[in-house]
Amino acid sequence: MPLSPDPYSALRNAAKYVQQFRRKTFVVKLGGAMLSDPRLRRAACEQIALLWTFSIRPVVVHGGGPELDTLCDALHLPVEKVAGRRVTSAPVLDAAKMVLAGKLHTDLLADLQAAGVPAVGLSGVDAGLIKARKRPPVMVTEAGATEGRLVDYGLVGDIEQVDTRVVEHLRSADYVPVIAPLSGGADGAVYNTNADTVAAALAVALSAEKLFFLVQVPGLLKNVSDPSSLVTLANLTDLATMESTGAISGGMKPKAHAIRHALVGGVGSVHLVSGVQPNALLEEVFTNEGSGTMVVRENANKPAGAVG
Ligand SMILES: Nc1ncnc2c1ncn2[C@@H]1O[C@H](COP(=O)(O)OP(=O)(O)O)[C@@H](O)[C@H]1O
Ligand SMILES: CC(=O)N[C@@H](CCC(=O)OP(=O)(O)O)C(=O)O
Repeated sequence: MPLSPDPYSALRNAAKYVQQFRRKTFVVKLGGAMLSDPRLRRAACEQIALLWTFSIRPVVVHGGGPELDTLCDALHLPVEKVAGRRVTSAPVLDAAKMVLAGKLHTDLLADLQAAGVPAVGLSGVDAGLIKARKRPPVMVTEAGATEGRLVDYGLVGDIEQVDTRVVEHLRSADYVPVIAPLSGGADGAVYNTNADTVAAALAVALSAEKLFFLVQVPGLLKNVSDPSSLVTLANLTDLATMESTGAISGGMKPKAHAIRHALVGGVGSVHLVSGVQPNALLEEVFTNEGSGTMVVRENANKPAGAVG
């Protein structure tokens, strides 16, 4: 009699990962593009709830770029991004506070609560969580340009220090911190800091096991206009090659910096996962095949440079 496939093999396999990741910290960054869609936002919250149920300790960081673009348009404020980061004037910073620590933040918290996650919202300003200083004007060479130009990003903060005490307090009382990407400077200044950068800095400061980026695309793509060109596993050399050949552009640029910062800072692995495909985060965590891209510092069983 032929053996029927074991109906419990997927469960057994997932149980292996559940055991491996118990009590481990996962920083999950939710991209602004997927957060604008309430259906996708809820699906992400439900996946985070499941991680929580399995005793994984999530810390959520959210973006909100597209919603901020919409508010800026409505207020007739310019939307200018250079190398994936927003040029932030004083009125644009006010709009950023309204979206990132206001509407979008609150809606996300409500969805997490509805999914059963005891979420508490903070921005990087709370309890001095993210301390930053104003980014000085920097030379940026944009795609297609032969020469760099000096860019003054305005009220954008470069992170100087992360004080995780408030996050640890919340976690020790079993709350899940949800962090908006604003940072605090000296003398009461508030800065706009890219959410990918905040997520990586937090992942390092919390010695996270994994850092996830939920994005609109299936993961890191060899060719951004071809969703089937998914890179399933990459190391830092692969990432550097993709950056230098121009395969990484726009919003993926700050992510590439963030991935490098996290891995060099000791985070075990960084994952780029679809926020559009249902259950992509769970598939990445609990299956051998995963669903998106896993980036590691270096990998033993794959020669550096072999993107695949
Ligand atoms: N090599 C690449 N692989 C995947 N996406 C890329 C790549 N290069 C550029 N991108 C773009 O980067 C976007 C992700 O950055 P961004 O829009 O800032 O994400 P989010 O704000 O949702 O975190 C993708 O949707 C894609 O358009
Ligand atoms: C300085 C800077 O670029 N700040 C970002 C903060 C929000 C963000 O990062 O949102 P996403 O993750 O959706 O891109 C911005 O103003 O858009």
